[in-house]
Amino acid sequence: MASPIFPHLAKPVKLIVLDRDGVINEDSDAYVKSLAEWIPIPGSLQAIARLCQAGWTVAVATNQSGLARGMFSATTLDDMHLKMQQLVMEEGGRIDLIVHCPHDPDDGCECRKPKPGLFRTIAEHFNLPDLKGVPVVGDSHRDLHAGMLLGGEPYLVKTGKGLRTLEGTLPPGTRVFDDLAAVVDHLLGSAA
Ligand SMILES: O=P(O)(O)OC[C@@H](O)[C@H]1O[C@@H](OP(=O)(O)O)[C@@H](O)[C@@H](O)[C@@H]1O
Ligand SMILES: [Mg+2]
Ligand SMILES: [Zn+2]
Repeated sequence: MASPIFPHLAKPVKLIVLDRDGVINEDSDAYVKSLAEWIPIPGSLQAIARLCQAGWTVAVATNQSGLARGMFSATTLDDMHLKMQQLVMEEGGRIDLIVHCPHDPDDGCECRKPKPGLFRTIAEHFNLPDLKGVPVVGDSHRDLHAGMLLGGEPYLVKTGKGLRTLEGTLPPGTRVFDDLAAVVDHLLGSAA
C-alpha cells in the first residue's frame, strides 16, 4: 500500500494472483466437476506454501462457468476450495482470497476473465489502487489479459492449457515457465 506521505517509500506489495484450473490443479476440457476431479498439479501446493513462508499474499481468480452450465453446484465448488485450502495448509501455506466468476459466457458479466472484475475485487480487498507489479499466473490468454488491465505482470505456465496458449500471440512482456513451481523458484530467486 503506497504510504500517503512518502509514496516512494511504499513497501513493494508481495501479492500474487493465481488462476486455478491448469495452474494449481489439473484442468479438463470436460470441466473440473467434482471433488474427486480436483487434483493438484505436482509441486503447485508446495509452491504456494513456499511463497507464503517468504511473506507473500496469495489470491486466486477463477472462471467457473460450470456453475451456470449446471455442471456442478455452489456447494461442490465450495468443497473444492476447502480441499484446496486444507491441502495448502498441510504444506504450511494458505490462500488468502479466492474469487470466482460463476456466470455463463453469454451473461455479459464484468467478472468473467478476460474482463478485469475479479482482479479489481482483489485489488480492493487488499486496499490497493491497482495490481501494478503483481505477478498474475495463468494458463490461458484471458488470465493474463484480465490481470494486465489492472497493471499485473503476466506469467504463463505450460501446465493446463498453457501449451495451447503458447501457440498464439502472448501479451508483451509475458514470462513463460513450465509450471507454478518454476514461477515461484524465479520469484524467490531460488531458480538454479
Ligand atoms: O482456469 P480457470 O479460470 O481457473 O477455470 C477454467 C474452468 O472454469 C473451465 O473453463 C472453461 O472455459 P469456459 O468458461 O467454458 O469458456 C473450459 O476452459 C474448461 O476446460 C475449464 O475447466
Ligand atoms: Mg486456467
Ligand atoms: Zn462473472
